[in-house]
Amino acid sequence: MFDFEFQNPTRIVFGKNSVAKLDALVPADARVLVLFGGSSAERTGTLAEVRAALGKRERREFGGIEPNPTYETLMRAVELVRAEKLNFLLAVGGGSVIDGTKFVAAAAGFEGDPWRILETFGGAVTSALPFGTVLTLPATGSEMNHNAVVTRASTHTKAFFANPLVFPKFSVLDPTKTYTLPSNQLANGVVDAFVHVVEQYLTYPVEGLVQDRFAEGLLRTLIEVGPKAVLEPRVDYDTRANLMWSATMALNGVIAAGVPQDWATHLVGHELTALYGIDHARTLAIILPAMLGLRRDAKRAKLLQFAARVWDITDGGEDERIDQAIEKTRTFFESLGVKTHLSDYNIGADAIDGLVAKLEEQGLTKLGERQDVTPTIARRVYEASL
Ligand SMILES: NC(=O)c1ccc[n+]([C@@H]2O[C@H](COP(=O)([O-])OP(=O)(O)OC[C@H]3O[C@@H](n4cnc5c(N)ncnc54)[C@H](O)[C@@H]3O)[C@@H](O)[C@H]2O)c1
Repeated sequence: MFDFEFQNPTRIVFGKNSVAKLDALVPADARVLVLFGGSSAERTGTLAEVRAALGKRERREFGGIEPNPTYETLMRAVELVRAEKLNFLLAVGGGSVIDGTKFVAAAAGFEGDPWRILETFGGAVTSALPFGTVLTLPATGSEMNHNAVVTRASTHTKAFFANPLVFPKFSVLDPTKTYTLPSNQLANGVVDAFVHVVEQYLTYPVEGLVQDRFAEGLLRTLIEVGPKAVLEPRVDYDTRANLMWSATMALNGVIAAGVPQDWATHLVGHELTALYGIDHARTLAIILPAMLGLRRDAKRAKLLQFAARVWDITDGGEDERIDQAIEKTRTFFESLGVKTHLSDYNIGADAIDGLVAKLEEQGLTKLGERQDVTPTIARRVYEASL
């Protein structure tokens, strides 16, 4: 196992009616900016609950943060924070609103051009406003990590940053908040969480027995509860609670500690969102099967472990078992209604030059757990995803 330090300071407040606990979580003298996305937070009544819980605190609201939040929109929130001297942020929404709030938190006091935060992958951040979250979509883990992804609309650049200063102070996780999600968003959440685990698990063995079993437990849980959440018309609290907690645990640092990490599928997938607007999770479902198939030699030991322990595949030669595990993964995504080929989105081979150029432009030329996913390999992955 690799050496590691682990600290996650985010307080999780989990359960039914937990939004009311905001009163105890947000400082009484805070000047709060509530950030949210489109109409769903208002329509579902979550914003009304938030307003009631915040009571008489000084409060402003900033709506309209898009899925895949844009720098341009977020900078308007930064201006509002600065102009009104707001000192606490509260994100109400899914990964997009939470990521956007992290950027606003880091940019509010930033001296110089805030795009530097993304250009330095978060290294330039020296302070951040405190913030909490009310999670409405289980998927990204953003509610308990220090990562964020922001898109610059003017250049179609999807960039990420990470910094320990942007861990949420707290996150309110009420599984009943997922009841209003359409099935395609639930499916996105299952796939996103699944691929997060894979990026931290399916690399090469380092005798991280705890991390491996933890990761396999999360994958098996998602395979169990995912179809129930997405396909069954009856809404079941425990299914949603397990989905929500799996998604949080998938990317809060626990399973990443002391093991190699990949993330090539995410970065190669980001360009599909940046250039074609495909939902984040759907880009992962397209890229992952091709990525695993092409990198099977470097990942052989873990792919065989994945086949045996996650999919119960033990018969056949090595490549046969690996093929079956990749196929089972693809079928799992497709069974949730998440397509796994570029052609499903009318994207053809003529798009690949532009996708590879976008990766190169951002300096993303050495990806993966061994930094051997070069633009040439990325090109082959896109080709195998057609
Ligand atoms: N920070 C991280 O670690 C991390 C990890 C993975 C992905 N991401 C980023 O997160 C973003 C995606 O976030 P997401 O998948 O959570 O989706 P999202 O936040 O973009 O939300 C998707 C849609 O669902 C709607 N919605 C949210 N909650 C709802 C509810 N309860 N009922 C009805 N509708 C609801 C939203 O209004 C939105 O239209 C992408 O930009 C992705 O790159 C971040």
